[in-house]
Amino acid sequence: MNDAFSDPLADIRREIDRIDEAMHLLLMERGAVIDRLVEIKRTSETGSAFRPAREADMMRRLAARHQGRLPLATAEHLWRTIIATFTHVQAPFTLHVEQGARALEMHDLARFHVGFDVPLEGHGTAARVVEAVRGSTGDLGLVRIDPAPAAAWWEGLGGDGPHVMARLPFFPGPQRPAPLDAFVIARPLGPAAAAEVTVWSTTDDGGEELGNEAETIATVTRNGQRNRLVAVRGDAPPAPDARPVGGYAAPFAP
Ligand SMILES: O=C(O)C(=O)C[C@]1(C(=O)O)C=C[C@@H](O)C=C1
Repeated sequence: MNDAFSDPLADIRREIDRIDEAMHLLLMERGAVIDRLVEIKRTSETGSAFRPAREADMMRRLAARHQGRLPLATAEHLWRTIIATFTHVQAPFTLHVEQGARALEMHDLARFHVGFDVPLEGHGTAARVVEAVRGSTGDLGLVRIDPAPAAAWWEGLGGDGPHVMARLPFFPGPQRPAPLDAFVIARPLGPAAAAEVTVWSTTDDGGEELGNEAETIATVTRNGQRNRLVAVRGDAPPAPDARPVGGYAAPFAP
């Protein structure tokens, strides 16, 4: 029973205000911790604060503890925004986004993952995204996974150039927002890169069989030459001539 002085709605709103204030204070405290992290990490040496293996670990723990009314995708989007913003705070970067056939959805995917503090630059083809990342110090690229693209854009990956660093979505699901399949690419990040799944470029005349474990991500055939982008669990090449072009954390499976 409520007495004349108690208003249940006002009580609940006071509770919401208390929670909002605590969250805001914690986010500001997180910012102060990032200031300390900058000194330890010396991001300027690699040009990028992006740490894909660490992010995968954080997102897995987020999903494992998640419950209740808030959709997991909303929690993911909030944390992606926080993490991308603090990545940008440490070392400013641009996200180069492939905006060919599915430009609007790619824009959604980019904003879902980096929020609005990270500037975006659109490019008509995946190859241009690769070139923009190659020419930068610490920029990232977002390329849609198209199984039959117009060109083998991944030929520009590998060696000292950009590599695949992450695969999206990290939480696949039937009704998730921004559902397009895409790769995040970046210049080499050393041990900060995730490599549970490795990505390879392989060329043949059309007859070569890959092992059962290999996932063919994209194929382009020109003048009798087939060029495939292939992913495998672990680090064994899927074919003798395969060229390594990156790796990523395996998408979350509950
Ligand atoms: O852990 C780090 O190295 C950070 O830079 C911190 C942080 C974060 O905000 O939590 C930011 C960027 C990285 O991609 C991973 C995590």
